Amino acid sequence: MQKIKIYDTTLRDGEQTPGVNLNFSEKLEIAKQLERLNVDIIEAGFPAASKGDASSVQKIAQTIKNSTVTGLARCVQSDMDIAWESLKDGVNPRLHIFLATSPIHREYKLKMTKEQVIETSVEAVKYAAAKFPVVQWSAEDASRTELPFLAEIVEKVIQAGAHVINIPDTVGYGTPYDYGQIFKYLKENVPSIHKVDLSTHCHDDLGLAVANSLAAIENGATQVEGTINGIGERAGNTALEEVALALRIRKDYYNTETRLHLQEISRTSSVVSKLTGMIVPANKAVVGANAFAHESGIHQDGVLKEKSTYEIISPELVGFASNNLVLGKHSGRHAFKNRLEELGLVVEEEEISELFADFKDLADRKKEMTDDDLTALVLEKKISKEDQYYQLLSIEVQSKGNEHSATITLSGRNNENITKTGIGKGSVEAVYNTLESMVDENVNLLDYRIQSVGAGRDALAQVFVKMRCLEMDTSGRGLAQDVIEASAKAYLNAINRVLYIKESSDSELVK
Ligand SMILES: CC(=O)SCCNC(=O)CCNC(=O)[C@H](O)C(C)(C)COP(=O)(O)OP(=O)(O)OC[C@H]1O[C@@H](n2cnc3c(N)ncnc32)[C@H](O)[C@@H]1OP(=O)(O)O
Ligand SMILES: CC(C)C(=O)C(=O)O
Ligand SMILES: [Mg+2]
Repeated sequence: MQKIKIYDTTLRDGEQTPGVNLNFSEKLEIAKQLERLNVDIIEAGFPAASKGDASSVQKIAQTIKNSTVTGLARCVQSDMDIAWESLKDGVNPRLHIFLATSPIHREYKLKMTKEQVIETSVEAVKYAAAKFPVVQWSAEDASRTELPFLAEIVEKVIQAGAHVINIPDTVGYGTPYDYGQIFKYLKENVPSIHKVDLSTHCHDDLGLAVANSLAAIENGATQVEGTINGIGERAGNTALEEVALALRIRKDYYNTETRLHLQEISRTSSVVSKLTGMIVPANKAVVGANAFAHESGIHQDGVLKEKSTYEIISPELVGFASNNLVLGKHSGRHAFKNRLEELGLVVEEEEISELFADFKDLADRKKEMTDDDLTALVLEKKISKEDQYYQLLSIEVQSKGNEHSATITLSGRNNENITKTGIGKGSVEAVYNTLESMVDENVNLLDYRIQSVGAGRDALAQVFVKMRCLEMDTSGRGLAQDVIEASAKAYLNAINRVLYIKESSDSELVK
């Protein structure tokens, strides 16, 4: 049976999603969850993009042991040097370099001839292969490239030392048939193709990313790239969980296998959604809230008689297993710790007491604590540690008709307590006006979204905001049982991130 390698680029191409801006702790948390999912390769970032990117790729490479960590670089020596510094401490350091090959990109973007694109790629692969044990080369916009030229350059970069050749459908232009034919053509026309892994990397502009990736696999790809929940630039990337399930459920057809721990899929999806703020639509395949729900009478009748009538994936296969142990305010430390372990939420011993106190506090107000609540609680606690300039101490909102006022106490940047009152046309506006006057920065709110974690009237509220502050676009996330408190926390989280980036921009992050 053909083995298919799973290459996750949630932290690189996924982070190119407009408005998604992960801090280091969030990236590390996602990387650890991808390792639990057992992906073969984690593309952790683009080290040359910024010091922060270089630093987080470096720390992820140093931490992750069971997946290979890679990073992206242009065919530019300084990009590759920075990537080497970030990746050299990882297990089997691997570099991903790319250069566009299509006529449109050659003429308008790179302003290079075919010969220059070949020469630049070959030189870059040689330079990279002298440092890295594994080098992947990508032909950006491959699906709009003349096939004979694509075959020619692929042969030359293999001879220069590339171990993996990626054929991206960068702008989501391909259709399953013609994208699949590119792989067939390369298999038949590149003499050294048997020496490398052929990789597929698709975008979803026409909603065909998963279908195209599967067509590539049918035609010889042995590595598939994508992101969790399909997040990414524009319409996003191939949703890896969908490809993985298609390969598993239709093993009879594809005759392939991956090393993924499929039962980690729902948790991975939830972690990525919570940390990026990219909400998973209810009807999303494999991980949507309705993916296993049956509404109509005839379907329900069928499922009651025999599940396989309408269910081709069992929820347990992707980790939606129901748990018999209900956690609530009467639960003890052992059950709490045990559940965290079952959920794969790795928490240091010294953090348990603090988390358990938060759990009890919340459980006092909520009837039942769901797995989603626990995941949100733990992520919130772990992630919020990185950048704590302003902290919310108390908040009180009063409303009289159309007049709303908020009185807020914060712990400030020097641990001093600040209290202020402000007004607004709605309660959230009153809170945000008050906070703006307290943090002393000009803040432009660009987006505000609210989502409930779990169901029921006592569900937790998660608020995502995007704002512009100190000439930077930033995002923030807040979790609380009360929507006003969650809104205030999201605002402060965004402000704290900007201050963190600003204050660390002068310091040398990669040593
Ligand atoms: C399809 C993809 O997803 S590709 C990855 C996209 N991701 C990103 O771009 C995120 C990270 N990027 C960045 O932080 C920045 O773009 C940087 C640091 C890499 C470069 O920044 P800048 O030096 O300011 O250049 P800028 O981004 O404006 O332009 C890109 C330059 O790289 C060139 N370039 C583009 N791709 C490549 C490549 N693969 N190899 C070599 N040069 C390239 C462009 O032609 C342009 O060159 P020019 O300045 O001579 O016209
Ligand atoms: C860098 C490459 C692989 C890419 O993301 C694309 O072409 O979509
Ligand atoms: Mg891409």
